[in-house]
Amino acid sequence: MSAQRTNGVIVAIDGPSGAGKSSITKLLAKRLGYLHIDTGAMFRAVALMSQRAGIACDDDARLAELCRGIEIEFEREGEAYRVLVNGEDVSREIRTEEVGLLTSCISARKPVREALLQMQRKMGVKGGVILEGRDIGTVVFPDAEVKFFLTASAEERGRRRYLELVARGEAVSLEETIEKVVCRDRQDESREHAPLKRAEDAVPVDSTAMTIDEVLAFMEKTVKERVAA
Ligand SMILES: Nc1ncnc2c1ncn2[C@@H]1O[C@H](COP(=O)(O)OP(=O)(O)OP(=O)(O)O)[C@@H](O)[C@H]1O
Ligand SMILES: Nc1ccn([C@H]2C[C@H](O)[C@@H](COP(=O)(O)O)O2)c(=O)n1
Repeated sequence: MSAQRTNGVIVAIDGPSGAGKSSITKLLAKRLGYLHIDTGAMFRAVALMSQRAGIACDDDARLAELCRGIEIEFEREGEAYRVLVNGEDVSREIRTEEVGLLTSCISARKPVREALLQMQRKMGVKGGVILEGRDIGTVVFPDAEVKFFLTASAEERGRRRYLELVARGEAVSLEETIEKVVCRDRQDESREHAPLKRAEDAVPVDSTAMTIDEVLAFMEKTVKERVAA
């Protein structure tokens, strides 16, 4: 472990939409006493601020200027966390379907990725963190001590997202939800900058037939074995 890691190791959890990254990261961070860094929420926050400012999602000059002027923070709230942008709690607004769709475009823009990359590295460099996203183990922290690539079949991820949306009272169909998951996968995997892909040294975890507790137990055991090694 490098001398910079004064708070513990860095754990990276990458994977496609609906794989269970946020759910697992929240629980694993609690068990390890680590900080949960939801990098997807950071991209969503930039998308929300760009929407408010009326910035086109391919206007790289204005997006770069926007990113220079915002501060994104995670504030613990019991077992969860709030997402603050310049002190404003945007935890709910960033989770709308509209912001999610806009984020797919915003997250493909180089100035946004470069700005958030610096923020994420600053947040995690001392260790004692679990970062979840699409490019943590490949771009943000290629030297992370433990990397996982968490996935599940598109049908299973669509089913999970469908159940989540229905529980929130949204009128969606399972078929269209699976289609949106597949569309999001394609966008994240095919973009030019920091595409979604498994790092060669990432431990693959296919949770299609695993419960959250089974995934959590496997990951906790793996992290503890790596730290003890
Ligand atoms: N192994 C699992 N078995 C059943 N349900 C699961 C499993 N893992 C996660 N879920 C459920 O699937 C839904 C999506 O999980 P989560 O939001 O953690 O995924 P994610 O990878 O963070 O997605 P995104 O990247 O789109 O934010 C949640 O309702 C969660 O409770
Ligand atoms: N490190 C990351 C994290 C997220 N993204 C993109 C992928 C999604 O299109 C969007 C929202 O992510 P989610 O909250 O659904 O995990 O942000 C990325 O490109 N890189």
